[in-house]
Amino acid sequence: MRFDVSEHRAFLEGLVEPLEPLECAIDALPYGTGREGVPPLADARPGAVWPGSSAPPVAAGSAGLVLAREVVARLSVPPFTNSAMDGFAVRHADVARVPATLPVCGDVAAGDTRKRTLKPGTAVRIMTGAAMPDGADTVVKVEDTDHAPGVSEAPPTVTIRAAQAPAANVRFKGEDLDAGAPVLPAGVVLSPAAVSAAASAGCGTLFVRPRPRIGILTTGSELVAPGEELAEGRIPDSNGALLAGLAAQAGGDVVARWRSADDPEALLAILASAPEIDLLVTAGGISAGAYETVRQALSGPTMRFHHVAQQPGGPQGAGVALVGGRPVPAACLPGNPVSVYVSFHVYVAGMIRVLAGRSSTVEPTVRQAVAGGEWTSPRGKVQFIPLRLDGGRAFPIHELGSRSHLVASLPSADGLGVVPADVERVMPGDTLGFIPTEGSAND
Ligand SMILES: Nc1nc2c(c(=O)[nH]1)N[C@H]1C(S)=C(S)[C@@H](COP(=O)(O)OP(=O)(O)OC[C@H]3O[C@@H](n4cnc5c(N)ncnc54)[C@H](O)[C@@H]3O)O[C@H]1N2
Ligand code: MOO
Repeated sequence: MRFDVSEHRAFLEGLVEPLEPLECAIDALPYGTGREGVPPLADARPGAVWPGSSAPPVAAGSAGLVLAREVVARLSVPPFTNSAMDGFAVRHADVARVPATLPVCGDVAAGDTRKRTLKPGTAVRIMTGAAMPDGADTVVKVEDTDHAPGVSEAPPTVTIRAAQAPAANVRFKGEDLDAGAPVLPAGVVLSPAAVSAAASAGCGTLFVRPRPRIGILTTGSELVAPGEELAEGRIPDSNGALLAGLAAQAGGDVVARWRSADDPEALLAILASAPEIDLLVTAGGISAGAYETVRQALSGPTMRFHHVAQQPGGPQGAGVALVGGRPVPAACLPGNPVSVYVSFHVYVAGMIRVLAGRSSTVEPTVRQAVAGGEWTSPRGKVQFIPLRLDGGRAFPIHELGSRSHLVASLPSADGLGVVPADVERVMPGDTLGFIPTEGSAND
């Protein structure tokens, strides 16, 4: 029995839902790879103990995570009224006429928590970010005085040379945000700026949807590791690298990669000892051959393998597989590399976004493109053809058109053209659906 693309997608959609939120610490880890000292994400689950702190660090990989609970300001921003300049805190009334010379009765640095009070007719030396003394209402920057900028002792007196506006160079408590005000709504995708806003508003932790943990399994006795010597009949495993990169780009965390020969028992042994994952993606071993390893190993009431009316990527499998003894949503893609590329963008990227809380459906983003070339499409199947954009028009990346083994041409694709099942020939000027294949993690 043959399914259409939307039926297959609806089945996949039924397999996934947003992951349970996790409380993460906003700590001092750098953004980026997070290689230093960051334990494997397998530990970052509800109830897990993160070494050395009560909550796992969020900063290392928080960009792109979805906030699961609204953030409300616990502190005002700024949290206290402070100076915007290095200079002298004064009463404006005392410097209304310039030049004005005042005795300097104190020195306050950023971080100084002692309570200061300014006596009328005096000045307190003050640094950027230091709390305003009670009684002071204006800051005169050091350049507007007779005192030299730079590291030095506070002078006994200061002469203010330039006229000052009332409240000049003062940053008032709460002028950015009041305590109790909303900072970030639930559902927002965390940017570095969003995390820093939450930190400045007094939050130490955030509730986020964790990055989905993905296991990738490529199958085929013909496969060898990239770069390995090839005997005739063997090929490099390019799907493993392709899927790992695409999964990471779509916001997943690839925690396991396996390559299995065409041996269902070996495949089941690999899955039996797998770490905890949220999604299994396999490639190959599902169509009509004599050695369909994935289908043989995983077939059962919770999985289905069928043909979808699409090209490439016709054979598809989906369901729930036992991985490490746990039921895990599984997308089993056909082995041809362009079919993997297509199936990932049409189905798997959406599953990852649903798990991560970024989307409520597995549908890909479909824009429009205008064909620049002419090509054929199979009757009765939706064609997903890798296209490159040139001068506002879309062209097949290879003169052979939509052929599922043309992996070496894939880097020039900007997206997938979507040709409806009832269209057999695309002509220059035709408008068609277009699924962007770059930056799909960010849409
Ligand atoms: N008699 C039929 N034969 C085939 C049909 C069919 O309907 N009837 N469908 C064809 C289509 S369409 C596809 S797609 C493939 C899907 O088959 P499988 O999913 O079982 O994939 P494999 O046979 O394992 O591999 C297909 C192809 O891709 C190469 N491959 C596999 N894995 C990798 C990898 N990790 N890296 C690079 N290349 C890989 C493999 O060597 C094969 O050339 O079936 C058609 N046949
Ligand atoms: O459906 Mo297969 O994926 O055309 O090559």
